[in-house]
Amino acid sequence: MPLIDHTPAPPVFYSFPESTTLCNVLTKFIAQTARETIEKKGKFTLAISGGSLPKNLSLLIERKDIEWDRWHVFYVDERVVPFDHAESNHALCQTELWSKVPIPAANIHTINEELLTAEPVDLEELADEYQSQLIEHFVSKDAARFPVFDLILLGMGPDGHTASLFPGSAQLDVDETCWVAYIEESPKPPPKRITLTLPVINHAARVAFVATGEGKQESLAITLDQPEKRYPGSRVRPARPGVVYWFVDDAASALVKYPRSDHSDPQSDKPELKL
Ligand SMILES: O=C1O[C@H](COP(=O)(O)O)[C@@H](O)[C@H](O)[C@H]1O
Repeated sequence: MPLIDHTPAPPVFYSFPESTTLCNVLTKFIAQTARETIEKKGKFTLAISGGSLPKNLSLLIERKDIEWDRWHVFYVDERVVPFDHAESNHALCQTELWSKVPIPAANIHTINEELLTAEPVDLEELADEYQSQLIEHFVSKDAARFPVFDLILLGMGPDGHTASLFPGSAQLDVDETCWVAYIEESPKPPPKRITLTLPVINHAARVAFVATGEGKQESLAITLDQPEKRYPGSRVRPARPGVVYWFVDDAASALVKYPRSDHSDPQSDKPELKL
């Protein structure tokens, strides 16, 4: 029997002169990925980050070809603040996206609100409960025994963190049984967070990073050109057939030496991105 090669493929790196072009191509990439996945599996499961990302996805709202009722959404990470707090990733996504499209509320998998508002919050219980939601969604008798997201959308902070995985943090080195980790003292506020871990991220079918602006120049160059520094983003290497993409603008990529991939004509309806 031929051996299956699971060695991670090298990252596919797209840099766009303008962030508007980036958003245009990214939107087409997400819509195309969702369409093809729904054709094959009947549903599309996405993990989405917070921070600046949701604003960059606003073109999705205008598309008429998205079957929102087939989408299931989890959060890559969540800040432990109430859902009506400006720092909540769910609140950000709700305001920018979900309130504007016909996605059923039951398809948006938030962290448990009751546990979130308990005094004091038990972070371990919150993380375990989110892991149970992953088990319920992904693990069945005849399916994979690991969450395999169809797409994970990640951001990257100026300090090089992605999800709520910060450079040098213990949560980067959890074992394969830990799918959701908690953070008590995040270097970036708010301090308490939960996050999907690298074992989950590296099982995804596709991972797409989105990073824009000068503030990300240094961390992007370290992540892509100096993997020996083991920044969180360098450790996002999904096993084949998984692929990791970077969608960045030229302001963010100014210091990066890693080879850029050709991106398609952003006007085309079906960008020639390698899926
Ligand atoms: O705190 C967070 O930061 C990262 C990066 O955010 P950005 O605003 O610099 O894009 C984000 O991806 C993550 O979801 C969030 O919790």
